Amino acid sequence: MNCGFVALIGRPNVGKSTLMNHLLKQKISITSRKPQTTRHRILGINTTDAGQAIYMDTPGMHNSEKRALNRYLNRTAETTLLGVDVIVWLIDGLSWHEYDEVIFKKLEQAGLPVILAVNKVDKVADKEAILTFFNDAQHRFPFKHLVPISALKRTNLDQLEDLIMALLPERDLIYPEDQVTDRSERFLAAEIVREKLTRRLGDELPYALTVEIERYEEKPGITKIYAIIWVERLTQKNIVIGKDGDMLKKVGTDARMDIEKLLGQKVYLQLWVKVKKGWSDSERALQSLGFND
Ligand SMILES: Nc1nc2c(ncn2[C@@H]2O[C@H](COP(=O)(O)OP(=O)(O)OP(=O)(O)O)[C@@H](O)[C@H]2O)c(=O)[nH]1
Repeated sequence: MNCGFVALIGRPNVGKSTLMNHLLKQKISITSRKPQTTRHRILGINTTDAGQAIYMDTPGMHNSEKRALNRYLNRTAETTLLGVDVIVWLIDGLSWHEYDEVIFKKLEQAGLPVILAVNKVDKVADKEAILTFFNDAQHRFPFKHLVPISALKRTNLDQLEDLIMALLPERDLIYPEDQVTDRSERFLAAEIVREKLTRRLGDELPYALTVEIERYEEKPGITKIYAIIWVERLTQKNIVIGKDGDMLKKVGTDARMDIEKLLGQKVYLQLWVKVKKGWSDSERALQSLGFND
């Protein structure tokens, strides 16, 4: 059997989480139109007859290190390359960005097989342009494979999966074949709440927002979840709660329905919004909220 670790890298918003969820045929990573939705490293495990691919979904790599939160995101993205067997570099659009030069350097240093996957090809009308772009890419770096995909429409995902599996080393399975992620249901529940907030609030969403599960009780037939949504300012708290508590109610319903699907049973979900000043600017505050893995 082939088995190993696959790093999914790429700029924020290129579709890493969408791709991972579809490769795993399960929702374990949150997605949104707003960049930098992914904050934590999550392992996604895909076992097929051909072997086991263990994906690491990483926060997009950033060139701005202004805030503590961004520093944390960058560190996570970089350490992900240690110990991996294959890199999948996901990009969208048929052009290079300034920051891609940094990625090329990192790839050269890593000395690992790299697949370049161009995502969102459903939006590309001129298919010939893809070939021209691939030709240019091959001149810049010895990619093992170049694959046009649409993570959203599931175009070419089987082909991508086969190419990844074939590049993994021969090795016994690392995880049991029915395991899909290394994260707890508790963690995934917090991620789902954050996703729904991102979806409902869009650009209004306070960037410095985090969700903490305060209590998680598994009872016969129902799971009770008590979560705190931490924001930085009172004005943000008001946005999250909405007029007459409307926004929070909608977010709660959306999240509860998704968590029920994930757990396969009824869920009681209680959300509280609390203010903690300047947390994204202080490493210590980040750590106290669990951002220290
Ligand atoms: N048209 C189109 N949109 C896509 C495709 N894949 C992803 N998207 C959209 O792109 C946006 C970003 O997708 P994500 O999967 O959250 O991106 P990400 O790379 O994980 O983003 P970060 O969490 O910021 O690192 C979402 O609105 C997706 O629906 C695709 O193949 N085609």
